This record gives sequence, structure tokens and C-alpha cells, in this order.
Amino acid sequence: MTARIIDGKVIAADLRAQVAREVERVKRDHGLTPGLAVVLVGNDPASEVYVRSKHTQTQAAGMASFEHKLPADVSQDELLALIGKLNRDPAVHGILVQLPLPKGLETEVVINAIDPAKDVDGLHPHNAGRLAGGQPALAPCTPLGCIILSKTVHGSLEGMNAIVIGRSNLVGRPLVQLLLNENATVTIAHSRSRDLPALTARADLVYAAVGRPEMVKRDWIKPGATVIDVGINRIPTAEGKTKLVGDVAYAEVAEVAGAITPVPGGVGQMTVACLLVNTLRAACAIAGLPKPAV
Ligand SMILES: NC(=O)C1=CN([C@@H]2O[C@H](COP(=O)(O)OP(=O)(O)OC[C@H]3O[C@@H](n4cnc5c(N)ncnc54)[C@H](OP(=O)(O)O)[C@@H]3O)[C@@H](O)[C@H]2O)C=CC1
Ligand SMILES: Nc1nc(=O)c2c([nH]1)NC[C@@H]1CN(c3ccc(C(=O)N[C@@H](CCC(=O)O)C(=O)O)cc3)C=[N+]21
Repeated sequence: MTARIIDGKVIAADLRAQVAREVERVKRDHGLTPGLAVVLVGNDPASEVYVRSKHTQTQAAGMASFEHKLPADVSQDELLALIGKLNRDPAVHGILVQLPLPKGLETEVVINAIDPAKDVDGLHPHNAGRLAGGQPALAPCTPLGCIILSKTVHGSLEGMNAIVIGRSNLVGRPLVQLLLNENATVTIAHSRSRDLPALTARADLVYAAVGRPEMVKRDWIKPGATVIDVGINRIPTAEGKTKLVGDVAYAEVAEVAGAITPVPGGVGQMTVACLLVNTLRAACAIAGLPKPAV
């Protein structure tokens, strides 16, 4: 069997086009231009790539994009002051602080300072708690993207056995909550889990969000399972260059899986598209408008 490739590029482009249509409508009918502010502290080259692609795609969708680059040695107070300013700025409806933050800055304090209504990353305890309680919330973009990709294969995830490998606040935990809301049966695995290959082999849906290049192997996968690879790992090649690989050994797993996401071109594409969705939703909610169609 050779897996169907889930094309994140195409699915994300479709989602961005839907966002752009809705942005045009709220601009025309309500004079509302959704705005996203991205805060990047320090100059990690990988982060700069993501931030640039967020900026380009935000503008392409007709939204306002505000970039704030701060030096790695910025003080916590200065960063909190910027967040306070963005919280009060009526042109800003979404605030994303790129993680991880450089040493010396307390992630929790910084995240908690973001107005929950503008927390398009879904990381503030207000939104994380609401999501865990099954209430409407701004949910993290990468897990949202994982659910959309899974549904392109299965329609409904109800009753399916899912495993989420990884339990970070940004990916694993919120993904578990979204899967529960979809009525999947969820196993949560992490670095202390015992016999990960056997746990994974029971799953119809496998989500790998670990940060270990090509960790998930062919013999871990139930034949026909859907494999969603969240990992983004840059590794050296034999030719002395670098390449991106996921947390799944793609070539061998694609021989047994029913469907699989590539890296690049899978989940990463959806993350940025879902950020636009969240910004549009946040803008409509803040302006007191009905929920947008996307
Ligand atoms: N495509 C996209 O848009 C995005 C991709 N990513 C990528 O996804 C990956 C995960 O990111 P993130 O969640 O932020 O990473 P974190 O480092 O925050 O979390 C990694 C998780 O994996 C678990 N883990 C580590 N080693 C093992 C192991 N050997 N077996 C089982 N579990 C293990 C850890 O367990 P424990 O809790 O016990 O330490 C932890 O829960 C990274 O490659 C990252 O680059 C991240 C965000 C967006
Ligand atoms: N507060 C916060 N929120 C995040 O959502 C967040 C973050 N911090 N820190 C870093 C991770 C990582 N992340 C990615 C986004 C897009 C791609 C992406 O577009 N990837 C492309 C390829 C990119 C390339 O070629 O380098 C793809 O997979 O096709 C990847 C990874 C968001 N993250």
C-alpha cells in the first residue's frame, strides 16, 4: 500500500482564500480591517522565516500586519510594555509572541499578559482552560490545522483511536482537547511513555509532535492509519547542506499508512493559514460582529 499524500499546500491555500473573502466582506460591510501583530524577540533564523511568511500571508489576505522585532537582551518590562500597548491598540486584533523566548524572559508571564480576546495563539490560560472545558475558545493554530487535515481524509473523527505523541502547551495538549471535542478516543504519549511503538500501533490516527527527526518508524504504524507529522527539524545532509524533515520516517511510513502529511508542505502550511482564521475570528468577536463563515 502507498499512502495518499495529504497536500497541506493546497488545503491551506483554500483556507486562506476563504479568509480573504470574509476579510473583504467585513471591510466592505463594517469598515473593519482585521490586524495581526507578531512579536519576535532575538534573531533566530528559523523564527525569522516563519515570521516573514506570516507577514506576507496576512497582507495577502487583506489584513493589516504589524511586526515588532526586539533584541534578544530586551528586558521583561519592555516586552510587557509592548504587549500592553498592543492590547490597547484598536487596529490590533491578534497578538502572537513567537516562542521560544530567549533566556531571561519568563514565557508564562509574557503569555499571561496578552489580552485573551487577542490571543490568536490560544496559549493564554483563559483560552486553554475554555478549550479544555469544551467551551468556545481561540485554539492554537497548529492543532487546528491538524484537525482540518485529518477531516479531509475521514470527514468525521468520531470513535477513532488517536494517539498524540507530545504534550506541549503549543501543540500536544490542545490537540488532545480538539480531538476529544471531535469525539475521538485519545492516547497521550510523551517522553516517559512505555512502549511507544505498541501504543502507536493501535491508532487509526497518529499525530507526531515531538521534535525528534524521523522518530516514528514503519513498524509502529497500523496499516492504513492516517499519519499527521507536526515535526519541523532541520538536519544536515550528506552534501553538507541542510533539509527539513518531520518526526516521522516519511518514506518508510508512507508504504504502510493510508494517508500521510509531508514535511514541508503539510501541517506547517496549515499553522499560518489557521493564524489568519483566528485573527479574523478575534476581530469579529472584538467588534461584536457575528462569527465569520470560516
Ligand atoms: N508544523 C508546525 O506548524 C509546527 C511544528 N512544530 C514542531 O513540532 C515539534 C514539537 O514541537 P513542540 O510541541 O513545541 O515541542 P516541545 O519540545 O515543547 O515538546 C515535545 C514533546 O515531545 C515529547 N517527547 C520528547 N522526546 C520524546 C520521545 N523520545 N518519545 C516520546 N515523546 C517525546 C516531550 O515529552 P515530555 O513532555 O515528557 O518532555 C514533549 O511533550 C517540533 O519539531 C517543532 O519544531 C511546533 C509548532 C508548530
Ligand atoms: N507562539 C508561537 N506560535 C507558533 O505557532 C509557533 C511558535 N511560536 N514558534 C515556532 C513554531 C513553529 N511554527 C511553524 C509555522 C509555520 C511553519 C511552516 O510554514 N512550514 C513550512 C516550511 C517552512 C520552511 O521551509 O522553512 C512547511 O512545513 O511547509 C513551520 C513551523 C510555528 N510555531
